[in-house]
Amino acid sequence: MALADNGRLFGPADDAPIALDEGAWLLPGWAAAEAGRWIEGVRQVVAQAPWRVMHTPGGKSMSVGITNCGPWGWVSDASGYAYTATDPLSGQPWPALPEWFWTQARAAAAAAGYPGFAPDACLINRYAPGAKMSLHRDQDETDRRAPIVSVSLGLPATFLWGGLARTDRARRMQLAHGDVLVWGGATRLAYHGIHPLKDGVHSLLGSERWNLTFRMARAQYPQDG
Ligand SMILES: O=C(O)CCC(=O)C(=O)O
Ligand SMILES: [Fe+2]
Repeated sequence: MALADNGRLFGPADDAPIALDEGAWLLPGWAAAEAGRWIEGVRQVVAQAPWRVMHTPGGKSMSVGITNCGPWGWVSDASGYAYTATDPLSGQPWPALPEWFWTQARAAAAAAGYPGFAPDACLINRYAPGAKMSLHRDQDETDRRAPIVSVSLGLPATFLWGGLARTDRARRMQLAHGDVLVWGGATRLAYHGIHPLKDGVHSLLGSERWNLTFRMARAQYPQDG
């Protein structure tokens, strides 16, 4: 590394993607500058499709609050996991995917080397202190060539990044407010999860963490804008 004229170190820009694994990239703080727009978008979704508790096929209640927007929403109940076009609570279509979400998720995917990402599903999770997500992989989507784009807001969390086998040792990393994670390709089906959220207070979301995952649930990848 050397100092440039402006005193900055040469090397990756602050917002350059960091390789996490093959096909998996962290975009540190990528969504932080416009967090207000992200939060406003989530509030609009929640006004139409409120947070709810879902149950695993095994009958346990999940500790996160869940909602969705976009053409397809992810749901879990006693009969299994599925993408549905309507919100089972209201019988109405899931709220539209805010255009801001769509363009940002698409741009984040492109920044991580996945041009042509056109999400048709956005799952939104709300974590309160103690809430967690057990090790799992996102495998209910039709075209696994498309990556997953995950946006973190609010309180920081410890993210578990495992391998392609459930028994592979999982690495731990911190996900902070505004961080965006993109994974696809060789690690599209990697196991991942979230440790129980530590108590804390975030200036924008109080004692909550929100996570949005954008997926191509039924659409084929890639797609033109
Ligand atoms: O909250 C997170 O960062 C991960 C969420 C996740 O893995 C999921 O919703 O499938
Ligand atoms: Fe996941």
